[in-house]
Amino acid sequence: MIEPSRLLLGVNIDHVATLRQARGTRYPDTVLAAALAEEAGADGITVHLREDRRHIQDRDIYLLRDTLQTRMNFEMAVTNEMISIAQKVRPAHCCLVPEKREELTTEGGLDVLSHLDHVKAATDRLRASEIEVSLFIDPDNAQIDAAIACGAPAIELHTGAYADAVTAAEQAQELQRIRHAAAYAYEQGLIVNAGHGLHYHNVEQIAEIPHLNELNIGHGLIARAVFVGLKDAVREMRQLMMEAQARVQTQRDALVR
Ligand SMILES: CC(=O)[C@@H](O)[C@H](O)COP(=O)(O)O
Ligand SMILES: NCC(=O)COP(=O)(O)O
Repeated sequence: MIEPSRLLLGVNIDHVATLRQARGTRYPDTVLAAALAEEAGADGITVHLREDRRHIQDRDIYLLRDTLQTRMNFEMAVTNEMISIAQKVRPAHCCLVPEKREELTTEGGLDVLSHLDHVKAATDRLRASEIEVSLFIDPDNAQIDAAIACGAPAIELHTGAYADAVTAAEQAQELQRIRHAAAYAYEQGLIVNAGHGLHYHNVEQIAEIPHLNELNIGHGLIARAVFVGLKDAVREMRQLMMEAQARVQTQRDALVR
């Protein structure tokens, strides 16, 4: 597996749509949000078309398909409806995620192990449309093995438990789980992404983890944009990620000397 030259940033713009849907207006516009994020250095745009359409709408997906300068990471539940939409849109990436109608946000990873045949069939259908499939899973080796059995080339490790940890000890434990899972998945040849609940005060420790390809960040970043504007919010996030990676590189160099 080729080591990525830098950690990529996927900007999740669901929360721009959340604000729009709160009033049923035409603004704020997801196309403009994506363009500004890209101009500020986003490597990709993530959108989650939830089954209940609480934020991103079908129209957003088609407009973004025609306007993105980078690439779309289309997050979706493992349903026939979503697979059909993905086959029409043909985004660069599809990330299969679990979904519950009543949840506030995605509460955990997809249980690939318990639904192997179902997830594999969806993965096969999407891959046949030349879409790179990623599975949004908890940092757990059994789930990683199941993702491999599905033929998914990529995973996204759910960082929500790390982000929600209350004590420093809990957070350190969750960080260790993610670190171990990332190393294991990378050794197995997977592309390893991570995300959920990341913000300006917890991203650096995640960005220091070796072998990660991309972080997908939405809520924390869009919340910051309310105060500093979307472009600065993206730049600040990129800067934190780059500094974290540079620190790790300096430590590695010092060990070699
Ligand atoms: C799958 C995932 O982690 C993101 O898409 C996140 O879920 C977006 O925010 P909502 O959970 O509010 O849809
Ligand atoms: N897959 C995670 C994602 O896209 C962003 O999640 P969040 O930062 O909005 O929690």
